[in-house]
Amino acid sequence: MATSKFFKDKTLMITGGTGSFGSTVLKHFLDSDLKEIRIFSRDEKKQDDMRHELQAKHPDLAGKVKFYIGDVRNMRSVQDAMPGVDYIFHAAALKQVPSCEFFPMEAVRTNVEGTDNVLHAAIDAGVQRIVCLSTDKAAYPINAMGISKAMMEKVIGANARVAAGRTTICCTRYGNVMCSRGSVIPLFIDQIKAGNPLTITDPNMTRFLMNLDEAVALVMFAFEHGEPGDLFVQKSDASTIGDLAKAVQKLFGDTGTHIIGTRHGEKLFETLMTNEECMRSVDMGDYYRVLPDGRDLNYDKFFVKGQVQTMASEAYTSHNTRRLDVDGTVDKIMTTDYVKEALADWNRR
Ligand SMILES: O=c1ccn([C@@H]2O[C@H](COP(=O)(O)OP(=O)(O)O[C@H]3O[C@H](CO)[C@@H](O)[C@H](O)[C@H]3O)[C@@H](O)[C@H]2O)c(=O)[nH]1
Repeated sequence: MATSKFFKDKTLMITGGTGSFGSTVLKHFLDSDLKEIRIFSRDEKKQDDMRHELQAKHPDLAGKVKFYIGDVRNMRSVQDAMPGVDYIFHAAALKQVPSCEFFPMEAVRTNVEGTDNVLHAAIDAGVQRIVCLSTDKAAYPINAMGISKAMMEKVIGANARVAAGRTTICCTRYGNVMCSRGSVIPLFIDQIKAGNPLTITDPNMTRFLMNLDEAVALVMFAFEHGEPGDLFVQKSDASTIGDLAKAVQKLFGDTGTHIIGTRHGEKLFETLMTNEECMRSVDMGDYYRVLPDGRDLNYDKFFVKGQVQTMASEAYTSHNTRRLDVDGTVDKIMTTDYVKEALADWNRR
């Protein structure tokens, strides 16, 4: 049983709780000594599916999970879900790069305004700790999804400052979570199963690779160690998309490849910590903690005191982190239940 010293008899709310992250949190913490896990999300069908699965698999614990329909864009629905909540993992987001690129204001409404709603309602309701989920695409952002998440991080920083001492608000930044909904590994597997070539954008593109268990572990690390305004990242390995495709082919078979070119808003590589953040980071073993910029608006005094710092020479990116080769990538993707189950299924055919 996974647990935390903070959990006993507490209520944890997960916004966007029916997604892959929420399901993994349940996998780890359903049998912890949390009193209640509250799932807040928009889609009644996904909630109903989750409810039925819980009742079938864990009839004795299913009652601990409560479902709230609502939308982070709608303050009233967020406020209605708050009474009695001690902790929040804020995962609700629009996260697909291409769709946010075409509908940027939708990303603003959910990722920026929605986060501000959650934080204000939580502070008003006396919630003790909140961990928000962000993405590497928020660092030096170039696409609407990343820009909205960068603004979300600013909103988190501002609320964290205001609420310090009452509500502890911090943030985590993820790399690519392998096999999350709509991501490339399930797509590659489906393409091979259909006998089609893999559609590769650019074989030299790199991405940080994390599995869902690591994503939950990062949030738990932030939950247990976070001070107001902290940002946590996990030290992560990366692979090129070319090697990722070869790794999937090594497991499922080779149906060839087809280069389709970079999609809207994509970067060649991702950044988990900018140069500026590297300057403010503390090495915590498997993680880095980026401290908030603690200065106020009165800049003069910092210069007078001589605390002017130069930039770090490098950011922490998927191009300069440890690079997995094809076999290393095979091992990495085999840490996901999705690939293990898809492979077992494929080998039974
Ligand atoms: O047909 C395809 C689709 C994707 N890719 C590449 O595969 C990589 C991963 O793509 P994908 O799984 O779609 O993830 P990203 O576009 O990198 O973004 C994902 O990963 C982010 C974390 O960085 C999350 O925040 C986003 O929600 C999620 O969409 C990228 O280099 C793509 O160019 C291909 O080569 N062929």
